[in-house]
Amino acid sequence: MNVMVVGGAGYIGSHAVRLLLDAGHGVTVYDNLSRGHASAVPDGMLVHGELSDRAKVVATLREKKIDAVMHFAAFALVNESVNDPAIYYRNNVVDAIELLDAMREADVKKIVFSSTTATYGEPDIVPIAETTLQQPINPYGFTKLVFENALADYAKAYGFAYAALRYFNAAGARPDGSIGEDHDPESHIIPIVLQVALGQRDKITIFGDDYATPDGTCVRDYIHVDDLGAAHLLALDKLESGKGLCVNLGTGRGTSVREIVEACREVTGHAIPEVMGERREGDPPKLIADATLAGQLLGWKPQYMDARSIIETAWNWHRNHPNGYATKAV
Ligand SMILES: NC(=O)c1ccc[n+]([C@@H]2O[C@H](COP(=O)([O-])OP(=O)(O)OC[C@H]3O[C@@H](n4cnc5c(N)ncnc54)[C@H](O)[C@@H]3O)[C@@H](O)[C@H]2O)c1
Ligand SMILES: O=c1ccn([C@@H]2O[C@H](COP(=O)(O)OP(=O)(O)O[C@H]3O[C@H](CO)[C@H](O)[C@H](O)[C@H]3O)[C@@H](O)[C@H]2O)c(=O)[nH]1
Repeated sequence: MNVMVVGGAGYIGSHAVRLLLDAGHGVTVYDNLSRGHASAVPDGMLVHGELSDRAKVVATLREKKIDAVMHFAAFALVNESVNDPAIYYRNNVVDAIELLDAMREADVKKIVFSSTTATYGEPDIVPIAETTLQQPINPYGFTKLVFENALADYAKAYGFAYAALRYFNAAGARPDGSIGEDHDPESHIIPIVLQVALGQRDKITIFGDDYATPDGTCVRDYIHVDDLGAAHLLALDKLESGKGLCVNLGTGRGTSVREIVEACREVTGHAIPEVMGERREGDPPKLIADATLAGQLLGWKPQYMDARSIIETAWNWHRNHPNGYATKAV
């Protein structure tokens, strides 16, 4: 297939691009580089454009004879969404709907969308299955849920075929170390802890150890970025006109913040000083996926089942690219 990867210069999208190429698909990356990196995109594949530029999206879909779209482009920082919801509703909803309408215009109706655990909010029952009520607790989660709803309506009314893949905590890097995570500012725990190991930060602050979890720190389900990419490829093959496929993507295993810090010490051989801080507002104590449905519907099985093996791939990227895409491999 010819696939347009919207947001393919970003962290997760750039990994999906490599897997699409490995599988023999044609790839066009469409990205405005607001939060991505041109050097994360293979030569000659980047179209620099805005989601909101309908004419450019339509022209790209037609020129490149696109069969399906993978939509990764969004703002994805919970805190930022609380402080400035306007840019979230604009980018993740209003501009993203422009993408759907450009697809209608160009008669491309297959789409795989990056959704998130944040659409569930703070569910009482963990592991979280897809039957859990989606009740987001922040604007970021709401914008993602609105777009899921739009996809369901576009499927019914216009014959779109879609998958909404609800990622848990994306982590790790392509094992060959060629691409990885480079966000500015960085808010995710694993790259932050690895920056301590690199000497770029003096310590890691753990956001609270008084949660009702085994060691008091928050528990998350870390899923390797290539396992996410693999699910996208499987979903491409299962898209059916008029229908939606909504599944969780996680390992089904929880890892606490303390366990992440300890695993980073083991992987890097660095001491990694830690201090205990206040709880971060809006952090649910425990988020673990029930990803049974993704196994059943997609035949998906994550390859990286423990945080340590995920961290090893992240460390391979960070130690060779201490300043992310700003530095060449050493
Ligand atoms: N990182 C996670 O743990 C996580 C978890 C769940 C869901 N997600 C979702 O996965 C997707 C990718 O996340 P990521 O961590 O790779 O983010 P990222 O910021 O690294 O990548 C997003 C890319 O989209 C591009 N983009 C944003 N707005 C655009 C616009 N209006 N027009 C064109 N391009 C635009 C950015 O330049 C960037 O390259 C997002 O939709 C996010 O909500 C991420
Ligand atoms: O310096 C830090 C950074 C994070 N944490 C803790 O580490 C855990 C993981 O935090 P991340 O910021 O790495 O990830 P989140 O679970 O907050 O967020 C992830 O899951 C969300 C859904 O819940 C969204 O999808 C979001 O995009 C995605 O990054 C949390 O308990 C957080 O409190 C720390 O203790 N110290």
